[in-house]
Amino acid sequence: MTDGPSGRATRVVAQGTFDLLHPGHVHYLEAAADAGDELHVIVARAAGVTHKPDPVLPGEQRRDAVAALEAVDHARLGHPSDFSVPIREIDPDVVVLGHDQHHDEDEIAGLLAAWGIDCRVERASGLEPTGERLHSSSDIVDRVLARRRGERRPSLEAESDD
Ligand SMILES: Cc1cc2nc3c(=O)[nH]c(=O)nc-3n(C[C@H](O)[C@H](O)[C@H](O)COP(=O)(O)O)c2cc1C
Ligand SMILES: Nc1ncnc2c1ncn2[C@@H]1O[C@H](COP(=O)(O)OP(=O)(O)OP(=O)(O)O)[C@@H](O)[C@H]1O
Repeated sequence: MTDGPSGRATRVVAQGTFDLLHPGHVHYLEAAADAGDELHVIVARAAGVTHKPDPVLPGEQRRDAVAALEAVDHARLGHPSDFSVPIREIDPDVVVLGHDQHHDEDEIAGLLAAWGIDCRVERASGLEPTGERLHSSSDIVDRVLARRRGERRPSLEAESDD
């Protein structure tokens, strides 16, 4: 798919905190990768994550884990204060927002236009967990805390062994 300018590979941007990787992240990044030829992921710096508790893991570790995923071509830590910096460097053709991200598509489209970036904005679907699975970094943290406080785990028989 090379519908970028002058036939170059179509560049897609995905972004997020990616604190404790889980299948929901993989679902999002695979959906973003399907929107073009090259998937560039911007990993949020902790200083910019003000809408929820600080990530547990350092940014470099979160970036490296994302970079290891097959769907991801490039992963970088975002700019500490100016979101236009990585966007101008990547010059994306598509920005894919996550299913629950607090960014408004029109707001992001307006920012991209103001930055002189010709780019469409899409939103990925969510991956709902089943059974004991967790598809939220915060939920994973909460379960760890509960288990460490001695909360008993469901009987082993209740857990599927697949
Ligand atoms: C187009 C775009 C560019 C962004 N660039 C940066 C950046 O350069 N640095 C940064 O720390 N966060 C950046 N972010 C914001 C983080 O990714 C943001 O904290 C993230 O959207 C939080 O989402 P989450 O709650 O799903 O992790 C950017 C977000 C968008 C939509
Ligand atoms: N279950 C999921 N299904 C699809 N996309 C998801 C899912 N969970 C997270 N994402 C997407 O992954 C990106 C990174 O999200 P983030 O790092 O906030 O993970 P999170 O698990 O939602 O964290 P938290 O639970 O702390 O909010 C975002 O675009 C988000 O929409």
